[in-house]
Amino acid sequence: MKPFLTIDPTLTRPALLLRLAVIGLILGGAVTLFAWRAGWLNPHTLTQKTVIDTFEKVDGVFPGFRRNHAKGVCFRGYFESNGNAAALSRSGVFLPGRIPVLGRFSFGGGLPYVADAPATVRALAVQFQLPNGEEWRTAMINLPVFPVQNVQQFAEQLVAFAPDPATGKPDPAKIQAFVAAHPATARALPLIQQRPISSGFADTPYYGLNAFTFLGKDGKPTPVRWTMVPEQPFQPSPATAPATLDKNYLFDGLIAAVRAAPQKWRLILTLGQPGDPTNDATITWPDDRPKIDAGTLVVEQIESEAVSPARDMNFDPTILPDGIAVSDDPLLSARSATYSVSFTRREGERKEPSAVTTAETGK
Ligand code: HEM
Repeated sequence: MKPFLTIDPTLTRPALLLRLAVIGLILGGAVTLFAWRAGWLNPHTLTQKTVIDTFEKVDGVFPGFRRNHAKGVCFRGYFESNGNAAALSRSGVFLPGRIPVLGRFSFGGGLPYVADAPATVRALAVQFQLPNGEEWRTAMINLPVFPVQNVQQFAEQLVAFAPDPATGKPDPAKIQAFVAAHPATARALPLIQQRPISSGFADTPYYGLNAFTFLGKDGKPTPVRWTMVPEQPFQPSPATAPATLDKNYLFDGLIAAVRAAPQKWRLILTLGQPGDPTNDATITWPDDRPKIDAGTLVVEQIESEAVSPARDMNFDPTILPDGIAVSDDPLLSARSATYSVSFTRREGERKEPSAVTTAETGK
């Protein structure tokens, strides 16, 4: 049998030691690089894993549930494109006609059994299914701007706004310190706090917030942001949840509305102009930017998480069809990376029943 390691007998001892030292250095360097990339050298480095750990520290761990937007209900329906956006994006989504969609309504936060409340962030996630097998996944919320610019600020904000274990409420001093240190948040908060709060999930707009790039047939790029604007007329919400209503009253309202008639939103695209920031979701573009009504999202059927394939789906906003591309917004890659960790953890766990059950949705 051939020996595993042969040593050149003509080598002098110093030359042999030098060769071994070089091999040692190469191996040691590779191990250090690997440890650095894995975050083992500095356990305080912010990674997708530490962001999800922070959610778990703040909200606790609810096996099988999303680490954010944990309370939700799913739906099926379709998107009817009117063809108006076909000149801006070569994606089949915008050719005139109808394609199926799957989606999920949810509340922001990691508490799957939290009681419905008017001011809690409401969200809409949609998967557009194109005839050629491509998908467009988008996850939107009912805030007109995002409170932070990047994932570092997001993680700090999670901690600053976390309930104090002594009082069960966020500590105003910590919030003040966070806002004072982040001027972008200080600018965004009044817009968030002054937003009109609607009576339910069906009469609120949902904003995509991040900028994306539409690519035309000729490859021409256009910066775009989108909003789902409800056809259902706005009804104001009372400031607090009515005491007579149950803890799922907003979800129950949505289920009842869809049972009575399909609920509809217009997909409104806002076109950015040169110089409009595409990397900062805390600011809106000027009001006079052109808007295009690209078609109608129709929610036909509500389904519980127990039966819908949307439960086991990751609404990663970077899953895009040809004709829509990411922008330079740093939130997009951060969202993709953290959603993936949340998804991997929850998919490896035993599922507990959701707050909104099949008995309520009827499906
Ligand atoms: C760095 C910033 C952000 C972080 C760290 C973050 C984190 C997360 C996580 C961990 C999930 C659960 C993913 C899963 O298990 O499937 C999630 C879901 C969601 N996020 Fe974000 N998010 C961020 C920014 C945003 C922004 C800017 C929006 C809105 C424009 C948004 C809207 C949503 C929605 C709607 C869902 C629920 C999707 C579903 O129903 O599955 N997030 N987020």
